[in-house]
Amino acid sequence: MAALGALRSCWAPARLLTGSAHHSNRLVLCQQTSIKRHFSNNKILVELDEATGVAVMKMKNPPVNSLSLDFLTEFSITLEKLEMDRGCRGLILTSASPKIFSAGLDIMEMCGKSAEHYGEFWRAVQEMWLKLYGSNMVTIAAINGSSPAGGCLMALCCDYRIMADNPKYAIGLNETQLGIVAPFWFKDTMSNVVGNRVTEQALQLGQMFPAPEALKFGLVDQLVPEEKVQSTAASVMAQWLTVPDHARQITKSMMRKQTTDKLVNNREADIKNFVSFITRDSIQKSLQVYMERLRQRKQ
Ligand SMILES: CC/C=C\C/C=C\CCCC/C=C/C(=O)SCCNC(=O)CCNC(=O)[C@H](O)C(C)(C)COP(=O)(O)OP(=O)(O)OC[C@H]1O[C@@H](n2cnc3c(N)ncnc32)[C@H](O)[C@@H]1OP(=O)(O)O
Repeated sequence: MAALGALRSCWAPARLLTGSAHHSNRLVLCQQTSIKRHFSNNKILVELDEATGVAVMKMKNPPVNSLSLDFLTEFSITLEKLEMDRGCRGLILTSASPKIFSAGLDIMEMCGKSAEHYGEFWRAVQEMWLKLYGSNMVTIAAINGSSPAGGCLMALCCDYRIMADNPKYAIGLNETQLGIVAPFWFKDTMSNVVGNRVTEQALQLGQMFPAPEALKFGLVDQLVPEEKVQSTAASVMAQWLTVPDHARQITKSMMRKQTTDKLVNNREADIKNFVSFITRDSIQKSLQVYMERLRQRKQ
């Protein structure tokens, strides 16, 4: 899928070469009046800078940016729009409200609902992952807060991760702490970043890594002061965008295709598996207990 996309998107370097006069005119214009396009809805704010070809996507689903069915649907639609946009080469993913990048999947979507709902929800989770992990754009996670489970997955899907240097913020796949299990494609995504040994231990323990630990284990690439997360993401992006798109995209696809194909070829079975797992009484009970613990912690 990504390979086809990569070939389809080989236009970028050619456009830069053949259209250089036009491009540099446009750059001059942009230096004077930076042209920014907005694609916002009520859950996601996007600002696409036409001069740089970089979109900043801010998740805005208070209070904790949980990944509800509605949010995931909006997310995938927005990502698809940017993917199809020839003017967009890079994506910076971040949170509109610092302190929480994303609390992961919305637990309420997995509690007390019908099997049909669980199926629809899980398909939306798969879709988000396929689109983000398989993106042809350069993707950078600007992690400006805590990022458990599905939030960590989103960050791991990106090509590069910059996290706010604050030990109060933690990131990790903590599913076992909820009495649930990270599916094989969550596991593969993490393993592709930090390796099998770290993943095996972290997943069994449902470990959340405070920012300094996350850097030590390679879960994130860089820690910077909180106020510099966005600007660092922009400068790292500028470096990545110096590489010709077609070469980088084909390389990315070559590295990720085996992982994405595993889900693409097993999507229905994976949904069935999720539905049969999540509808078990024991799992429903675990999730309820976990939500209760969260509420009590707050009190
Ligand atoms: C064999 C296997 C086969 C198939 C696999 C099958 C199934 C399993 C796969 C499932 C994969 C799951 C992935 C996930 O992402 S699960 C979600 C995990 N997320 C968490 O554990 C995060 C929990 N939250 C927190 O730790 C904190 O809330 C957080 C994010 C650090 C913020 O802390 P704080 O600022 O103090 O805010 P509060 O805790 O007070 O929370 C505010 C408010 O939000 C509610 N909330 C928090 N997180 C979630 C969430 N993920 N979903 C829904 N709601 C959430 C919280 O309860 C509070 O609500 P209230 O009404 O009390 O205000």
